[in-house]
Amino acid sequence: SLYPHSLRNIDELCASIVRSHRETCQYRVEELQALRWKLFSREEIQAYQSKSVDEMWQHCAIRLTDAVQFVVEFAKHIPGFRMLSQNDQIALLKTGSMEVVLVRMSRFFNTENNTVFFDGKFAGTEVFKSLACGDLIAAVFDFAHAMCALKLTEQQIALFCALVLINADRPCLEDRGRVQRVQRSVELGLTHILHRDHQQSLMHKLHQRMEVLRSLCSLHMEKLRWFSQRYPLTAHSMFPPLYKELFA
Ligand SMILES: CNC(=O)[C@@H]1CCCN1C(=O)c1ccc(Cl)c(COc2cccc3c(C(F)(F)F)cc(C)nc23)c1Cl
Repeated sequence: SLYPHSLRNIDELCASIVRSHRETCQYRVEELQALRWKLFSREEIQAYQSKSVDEMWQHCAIRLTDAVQFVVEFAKHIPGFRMLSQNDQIALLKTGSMEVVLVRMSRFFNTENNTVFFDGKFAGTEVFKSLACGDLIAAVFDFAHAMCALKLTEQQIALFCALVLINADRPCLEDRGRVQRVQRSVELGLTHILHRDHQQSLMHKLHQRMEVLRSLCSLHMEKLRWFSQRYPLTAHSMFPPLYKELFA
C-alpha cells in the first residue's frame, strides 16, 4: 500500500512528521526570534578570527555533529523510514543528513542583518573567517537567504526536510522500490500541506532548492575531505563516530 501499515491517512502522516520535526529541531523559531539582536562584540569576533583553522573547524564540527544527531532522530520518526533496511537507512542519512542540517540552518538565519545563530548569538560571515573556506560559508548564507525568501511554515519545513531525506535517487540503495514508496507518501504529504495552504506553486520552487542542496553538499563534502587530509589528526579525533560513519 502507499501508506505504511500504521497510518490511516495522509493527515496522520503529516502530523507525525511535523511532531518529529518539532521535537528534533534544536531551537524553536520563537526562541530564536527573541535572541535575534544578540550579536557578537568586536572582541568576540576577534577571538573567533584568531582561532587556528583546525580549532575553528573543530568548534564547528561539534555543532554540525550535534545537528546531524538531531536529524537522525528526526528520520527515525518519519513513517516508513524504520521499515527500510538498516543499510538503506544509513545510505539515506549518509547523503541526506547534511542537506537537512542546511535546510534547518535557514531557520537560524536573520535576513535583516545577514547573520546566523551560532554559539548562542547571531554571527555574520566574518566570524567564520578562520575556517579558510569563505566560499562554503558564503554558499551556506546564500542558501539560507533563498530558503528564508520562500517564507515556509514550520509544517512545510518539516515535510520538505522529510522529502530531502527520503530520496530514492540516492546512491547505493538495496531496495529502491521500497524507498520510492515511502518517498511517494512523503511527497503526498507535502503536496497535501501546500494545497491546504493554497501554496501549490511552492512545490516547483522546493524541487529547485533540492537541486541546489545537492550541489552545495558535494562542495561541503569536498571541503570536509580537504580539511581531513590537511588536518588528519584533528579530523580523526574530532569527528565523533557517527560523523565518521556518515561522512567517512
Ligand atoms: C545553533 N546553530 C547550530 O547548531 C547550527 C546547526 C548546525 C551548525 N550550527 C552552527 O552552529 C553553525 C551555524 C552557521 C554556520 Cl555558517 C556554521 C559553520 O558551518 C560550517 C562550518 C564548517 C563546515 C561546514 C560544513 C561542512 F563543510 F563540514 F560540510 C557544512 C555546513 C552546512 N556548515 C559548515 C555552524 Cl557550525
